[in-house]
Amino acid sequence: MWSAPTLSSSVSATVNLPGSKSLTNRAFILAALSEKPTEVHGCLEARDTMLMRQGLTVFGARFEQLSTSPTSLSAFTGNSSWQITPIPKSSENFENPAEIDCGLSGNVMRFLTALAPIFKAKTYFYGDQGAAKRPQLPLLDALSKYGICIDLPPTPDSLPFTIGTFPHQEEPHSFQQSESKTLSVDSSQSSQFLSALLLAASRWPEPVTIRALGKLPSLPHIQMTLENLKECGASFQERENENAWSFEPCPLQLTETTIEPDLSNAGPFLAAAMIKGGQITIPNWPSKTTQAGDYWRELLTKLGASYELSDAGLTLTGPNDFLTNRTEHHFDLGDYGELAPTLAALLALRPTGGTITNIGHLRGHETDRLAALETEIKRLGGKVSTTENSLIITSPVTHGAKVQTYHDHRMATFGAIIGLAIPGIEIENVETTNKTLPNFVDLWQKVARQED
Ligand SMILES: O=C(O)C1=C[C@@H](OP(=O)(O)O)[C@@H](O)[C@H](O)C1
Ligand SMILES: C=C(OP(=O)(O)O)C(=O)O
Repeated sequence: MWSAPTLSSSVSATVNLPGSKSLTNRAFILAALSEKPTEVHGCLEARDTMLMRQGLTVFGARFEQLSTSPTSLSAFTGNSSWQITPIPKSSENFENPAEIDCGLSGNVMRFLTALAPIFKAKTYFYGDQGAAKRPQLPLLDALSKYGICIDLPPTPDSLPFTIGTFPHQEEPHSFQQSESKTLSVDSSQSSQFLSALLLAASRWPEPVTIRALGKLPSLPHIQMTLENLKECGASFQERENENAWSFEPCPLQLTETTIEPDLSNAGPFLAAAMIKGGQITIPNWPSKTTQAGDYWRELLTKLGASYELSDAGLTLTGPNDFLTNRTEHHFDLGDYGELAPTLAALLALRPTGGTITNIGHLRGHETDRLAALETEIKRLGGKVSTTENSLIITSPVTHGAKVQTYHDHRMATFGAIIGLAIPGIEIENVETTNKTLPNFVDLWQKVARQED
C-alpha cells in the first residue's frame, strides 16, 4: 500500500515525461522490419516496451542500448536510446520454436501476433493471467480465415495460443485456395487489431487489403500507425469510405528518430493543476502529433483550464474553482479511451460529477475499466453507475480508502489524482505503473512537494 500525497496549495512544477508507449513500440517494430539498422532515441523504458523488445528479439531483431541520448533529451527520465538491427530475411528464423511473453500489453499481444507468420513456423504467445481476458479472437479469426494455422485451447478465446505461418510455406500454391486476399478484422473492441495488420501488411507475401469492420475506437492510434508507416516508405492506398487499405509488399526504412513524450501519461500531472490551481509544464510537448493525449488541451480547456504551447513545452494553468464549479459536463471518449480513467478521477472530484460515453471497449483493457472505476468511486463515497458503454458520475467522492488497482497502471494514477484532494487514499500495488511509467511515484512526489 502506498499513501498518496495530498496537495495543500496550488501547484507549480515542470514534469519531464518519458517517451510515448505507443510511439516507442511502433518505432521498435518498424526498425525491426527495416532494411538497414537505425537508431531510436527517447524511447520509453517500461514493462510494455521491454516486452516488445524481447518479442522482436525472438523474431531475430537485435537491440543495443546506446550509452548517451542526444543533448536535447538529457533532462528526460525513464528514456533510452537503442541501435536496432532488423530481423534477418533468411529462413533460418524458421528453425527454432518461438515463445513470446505478452505480459499485460495489448500492443505486444496484438502487434506481434500479426507479425509472427512472417518470421516463424510456430510461435507460442502467453502472458499475465489478466491478459487472457483481453479480446484477441477477432485478430486470430482474421488470420485463420487467411489460411494461417492457429492452435487455441478450447476456451478462453485469447492467450495462450500458438500461431503458424502462411499456408504456402508448408503447402505450395495454397494461397489460391484461401478465401480472398482481403483480411477483414472486426476492430470494434480494439483499434489494435487493425493497427497490428497494418503494421504487418508491407511484409505480407502478396498484395493484401486490410479492412476494418465495426465501429472503430481510438482513431488517433490508427492515424499514428498509418503516419508511421508512411514515414517508413510503406506503399498503400486508402480505399475511400471503406475503412480499408490496400498494400503492396514493400521494403521499409525507419530513419533515426526521437520519440515524443507520452501525452496520455501527462494527464495525471496536468490534473494536479486542475484540482488545486497553478501551473504544470510538460517540456517537449509536440506542436503536431498523432498521440491521443494531445486531446488533453481541448478537454481540460472545457473543464476551465487555459494553456500555452511554446518552445518550453505545454504550460497548463488550472482554474481556481474546479472543486466547486457546478457546470454539467459530458465527454465522448470513443477516440480517446486511454484518457478515461484520468478524466474519471477529475469528474469524481466535481460537485456535479460528469458523464463519459462511448467507452465500452475499455471493458477489454488491462481490467474492465468501467467496472473498476465504478467500484472504486463507490468505495470512496461517490455516486456512480455504468451502462454497457458509459460511466455516469452523479456525486463526488467524499473520503479516503484503500484503492484497488487490478494490475492496471491507469487505476493507480486514478487513485493518486483523487489523493491530491482527499486525504487518506492508499493505493494497492502502485508498482503497476511500471507498465508505462516506472518513475511515476518519484515524479508524483516531486509535484506534490512542489519541486521542479
Ligand atoms: O495502438 C495503440 O498503441 C493503442 C491503442 C488503444 O487501444 P484500444 O483501441 O484497444 O483502446 C489504446 O487504448 C492503447 O493504450 C494503445
Ligand atoms: C489500454 C492500454 O494499453 P495496452 O492496450 O497497450 O495494453 C493503456 O495503456 O491504457
